Amino acid sequence: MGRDAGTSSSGVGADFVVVANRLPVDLVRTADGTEQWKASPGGLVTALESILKANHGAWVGWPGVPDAVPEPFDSDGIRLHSVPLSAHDVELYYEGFSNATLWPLFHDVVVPPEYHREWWNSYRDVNERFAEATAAAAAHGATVWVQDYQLLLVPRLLRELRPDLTIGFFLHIPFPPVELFMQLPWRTELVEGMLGADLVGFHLPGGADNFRILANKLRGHPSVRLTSSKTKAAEIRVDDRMVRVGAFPISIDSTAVDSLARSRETLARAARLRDELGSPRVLMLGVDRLDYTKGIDVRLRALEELFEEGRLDPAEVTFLQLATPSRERVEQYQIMRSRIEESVGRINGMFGEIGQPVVTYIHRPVPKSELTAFYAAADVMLVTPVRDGMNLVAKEYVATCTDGAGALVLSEFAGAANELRQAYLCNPHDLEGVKDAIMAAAVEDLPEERRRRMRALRRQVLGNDVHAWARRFFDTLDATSDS
Ligand SMILES: O=P(O)(O)OC[C@H]1O[C@H](O[C@H]2O[C@H](CO)[C@@H](O)[C@H](O)[C@H]2O)[C@H](O)[C@@H](O)[C@@H]1O
Ligand SMILES: Cc1cn([C@@H]2O[C@H](COP(=O)(O)OP(=O)(O)O)[C@@H](O)[C@H]2O)c(=O)[nH]c1=O
Repeated sequence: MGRDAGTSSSGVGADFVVVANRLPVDLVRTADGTEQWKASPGGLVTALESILKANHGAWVGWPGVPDAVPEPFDSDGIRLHSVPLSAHDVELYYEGFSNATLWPLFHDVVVPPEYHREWWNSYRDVNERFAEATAAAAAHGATVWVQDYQLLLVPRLLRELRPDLTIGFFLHIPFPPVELFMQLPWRTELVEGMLGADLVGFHLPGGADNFRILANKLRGHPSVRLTSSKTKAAEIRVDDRMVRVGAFPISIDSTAVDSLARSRETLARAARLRDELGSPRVLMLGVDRLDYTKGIDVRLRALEELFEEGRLDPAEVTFLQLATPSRERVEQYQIMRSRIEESVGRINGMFGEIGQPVVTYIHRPVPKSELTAFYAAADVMLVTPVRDGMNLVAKEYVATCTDGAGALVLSEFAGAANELRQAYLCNPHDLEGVKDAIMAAAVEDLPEERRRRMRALRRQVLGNDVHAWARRFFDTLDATSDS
């Protein structure tokens, strides 16, 4: 990629800067008052961290707790610049506008989005501060890559402050259909904000199309499709500039996951884990942030009915659900957590034995090395979101199935389903369909059929890694800014 750039040759600022709501590490304050840095949650950090480590760039983001103001520091070859947020900012900008307005709206209004002017004012104010911090961190002529829905206004604000920069923007969550986006009272400002970039990237072509239509509908910007382009890109004319839009499905560091999965430690930990879980004939696994979009409730309902109907035998099947705490002060997350924990209790009460629950539920983050052992131990991975931008967990599971065994049950509403066509695909709104997919993956299909599917999935995931994703994005960005 040729963006080797912790600091520029002039020593003032970096030549390559990622801007995201969170830094790749969160500051954690322990009860005894000490502070330590821990890996931040979510797939954005998983993906971007491996790109920045390979390119020595700088990262601008929030340190994860209110009112912390750490000085810039280096972590794993990345220069980290903090944007401090007060408790009030966190409540209005992060929990409010980002995660109770935009998040549900962009995920097909799975829960009703809330529209509050004071949340919007805070969002605008925090986006201004991110733009200023980025302008200060970037060298003259640098490339800046702005990430995700929390920072939709930053591309335009940054262009106003620093017209010398090349600016890319990538949205990690779905971009909604036009009629849903039109609900937003601040729809025009948000589209204009994104159009400040030279290149606007989405996971799927549908998102890029929705955005193009909105740019025309709201601001009268015409666009043309670039039919020759692999990314199905289009160009939008914005005054005297061309903004390119396209689909760039994100991926994982497949080779790194594959080799970690093959290590002796991982294989030994996976074997121990199966023992600890009572050596079930079939171990099913779910790995998610505890988010209402992830369909954890869907898979629990499906399993409960399969046990009730006697199609699955609780003496032979165990389900392990890892659920990282997420956005815990947002009301809809609290509602979802209570429902899930209630149904775990109900299923175990009904079908578990003493010392042998059918569902094991872990509500804390699990480190990557341990997580890889969990993937390696699982016979069937359940990924059933009602809507998801990509879902890197699905790809990580596939990369971990180094022996070609294992089966992936995957919702059609995860971005990953666009590429992982040989998974056991299901519609999470059709419970009978989810149950049938689980039965086929876990019990009914012959091992050879599962292996055939897994071979095709592994070809896809190992052949399209996160480095190829970033290369495609930057090749397109370079072509855009040269034209
Ligand atoms: O920072 P949080 O509020 O704790 O949330 C964690 C991240 O969640 C979302 O991840 C998305 O990005 C993944 C990688 O592209 C994608 O696979 C997944 O489908 C998305 O949900 C969010 O978009 C990130 O901004 C958050 O950091
Ligand atoms: C539960 C859990 C997850 N991880 C890692 O988090 C990301 C999740 O990425 P994905 O795209 O699937 O979804 P979101 O971004 O959260 O919406 C993935 O890389 C997991 O390995 C983790 O490290 N530890 C955990 O406990």
